[in-house]
Amino acid sequence: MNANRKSMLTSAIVSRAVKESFTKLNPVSMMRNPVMFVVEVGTVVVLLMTLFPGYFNTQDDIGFNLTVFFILLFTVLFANFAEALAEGRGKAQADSLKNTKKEINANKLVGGVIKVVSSADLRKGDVVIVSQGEMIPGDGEVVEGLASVDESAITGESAPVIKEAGGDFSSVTGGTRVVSDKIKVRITSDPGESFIDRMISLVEGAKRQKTPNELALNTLLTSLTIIFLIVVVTLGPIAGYLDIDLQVPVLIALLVCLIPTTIGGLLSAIGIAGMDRVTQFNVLAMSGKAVEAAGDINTMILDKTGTITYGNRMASEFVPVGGADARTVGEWAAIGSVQDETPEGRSVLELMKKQGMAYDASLASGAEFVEFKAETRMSGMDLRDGRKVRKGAVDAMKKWVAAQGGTIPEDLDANGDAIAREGGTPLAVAVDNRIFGLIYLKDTVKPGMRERFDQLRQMGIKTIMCTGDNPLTAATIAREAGVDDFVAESKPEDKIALIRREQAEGKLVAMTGDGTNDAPALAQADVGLAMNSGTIAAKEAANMVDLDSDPSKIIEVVSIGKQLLMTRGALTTFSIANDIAKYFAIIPAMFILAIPEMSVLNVMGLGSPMSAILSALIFNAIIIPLLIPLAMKGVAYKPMSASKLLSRNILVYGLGGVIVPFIGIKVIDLVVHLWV
Ligand SMILES: Nc1ncnc2c1ncn2[C@@H]1O[C@H](COP(=O)(O)OP(=O)(O)OP(=O)(O)O)[C@@H](O)[C@H]1O
Ligand SMILES: [K+]
Ligand SMILES: [Mg+2]
Repeated sequence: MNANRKSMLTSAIVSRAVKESFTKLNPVSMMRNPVMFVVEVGTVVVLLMTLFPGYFNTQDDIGFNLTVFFILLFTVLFANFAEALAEGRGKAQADSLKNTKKEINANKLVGGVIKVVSSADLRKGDVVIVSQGEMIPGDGEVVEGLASVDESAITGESAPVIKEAGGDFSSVTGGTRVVSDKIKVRITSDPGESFIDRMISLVEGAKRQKTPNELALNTLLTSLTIIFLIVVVTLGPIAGYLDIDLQVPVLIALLVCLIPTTIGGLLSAIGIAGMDRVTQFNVLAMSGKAVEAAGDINTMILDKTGTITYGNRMASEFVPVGGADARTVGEWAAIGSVQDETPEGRSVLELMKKQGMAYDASLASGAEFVEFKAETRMSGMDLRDGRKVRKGAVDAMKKWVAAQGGTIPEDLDANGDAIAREGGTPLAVAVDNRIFGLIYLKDTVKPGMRERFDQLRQMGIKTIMCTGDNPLTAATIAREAGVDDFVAESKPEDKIALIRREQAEGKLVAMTGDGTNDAPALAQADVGLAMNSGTIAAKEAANMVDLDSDPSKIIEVVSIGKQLLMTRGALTTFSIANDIAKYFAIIPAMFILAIPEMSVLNVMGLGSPMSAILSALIFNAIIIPLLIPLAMKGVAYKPMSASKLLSRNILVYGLGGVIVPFIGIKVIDLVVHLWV
């Protein structure tokens, strides 16, 4: 992971946030947050009354008013600081990304000749040549060649990755560097719309929009604010009618204590910090909505190969059937794999080499390559002499051989099942109508998978493993990994059908994918996590991209989403519960100020009415910065069911929210009373 992406709050980020706390006082930006906007207006009113007491015809205590002004000002500044701090890391990251976005020379192919142009002049559809040591001038797809590419500028991962034409590893990103060989790249994005451009605007939050959840909460907070505003405004005349003199700064202090300033001040910081946690994890979320959807997921669809297992399925043995010998199986498997660039295909040739076996490569020369497809589940070669060599999933191969009038060796199924039962994948090898044997592809379940699926189950999330592999292998791996359910022999279109079925039951579905044929399903899923190594189509369809291309990360992304929703819920509960204690401090104080005989109301035993009001107001202000770490880090999180979580949180943050301010205000009052 990128060093600067991991870095914690630096002093540069903090001092920038301090500065922005003041620039954010601009009422135009403040209005986006109605709760804090009301506090700001109150601050200005108290300031005016302090500066020009004559105009307001009051005999207020100037010292008291000035103190109220400063406490209110700090309340607003603290809220601004929380937001600025949450934005800080993203902004710093955007700055360093902007530095990597230099204009460079590109070797554009124009009518077969290379013309040197500026990268800024490249458009969608242009074709460029990028050689060893050069920077790739824009996002694109490799159309010819193979190269290793250093993508550390965007992924933070220093080990170069292989990019090649065709298949699922063909997409390249502008700003990354070719470290060996040469590729021909077709540019797929216009200036200003590249991956790095999008990444910059994402991490700096330039286009950050409130999520539906945030909007709903904001509406609730605004309604509460309006209600209390009406209450406080009507309190003045009523008091006047009763001949009680309530001073305006005291009423404003009351209003600020009543309205939900704690959550109002921290709300956007919580959302930004949640997005930021995802980014620190090297996952780019296209919107806050995607992160929140991750927190609400009911069903998670996972690939077997590469997600639950390591995915470097390696040929480990040639198993003959029907009286053939292992050498013949190996030879035909190798001839059929000469051009198969999948890990499976390459591993066949490696196994031949390891076993010191040779094959007649001349048979493969001039042959026509039949690429592996998830639909056919086989691959191979059509030789010049007319023979067809194939390897593939056993059931698919049986059908293929039968269609040509061949017979299926009796020991094929038993041998295939034996491999599958061990969790391996058997590939049958055939030439025309004869099956010679099996390739034993070995794969291993990643460590710790069972624990992760247990956690997901505790959160109430159902996991479904979806694989193109045969049912026996699928069952073995599913059992070993501990997923709830599996679908075997699934084709890409089955995945989208599965997602639709779950969604029809009202469930939110998450999935990962990297191939072009995953794109429709990634778009259909509520949370689609595409691999950065994957195709452009997959990355554009998904609402998240994992820069490390680790499909099992979807599990952590869901945890982060859950934590974000929980943090917001917990702090909302805390904030509203909190205000209750402030009524007990401030309302009696107001009445005692007006009618000293009512001092029995002083249940909290606060020093004086003035110090009670100031203490409540001070507590109201400092609780915001005190809760910034919690808002940024997220509340401590244990996987459990939603209902259990809810009751636990109401207990901790609801009850805590009532008790903490009683103690806090009392302690502050002991100090404040020394002066007031
Ligand atoms: N290069 C290949 N040549 C021939 N057959 C292959 C090749 N790769 C895989 N197969 C066969 O095709 C089947 C389907 O492959 P596919 O990639 O669609 O799914 P998978 O990798 O088994 O599972 P997952 O969906 O979890 O990635 C495999 O189970 C295997 O039997
Ligand atoms: K408040
Ligand atoms: Mg696969």
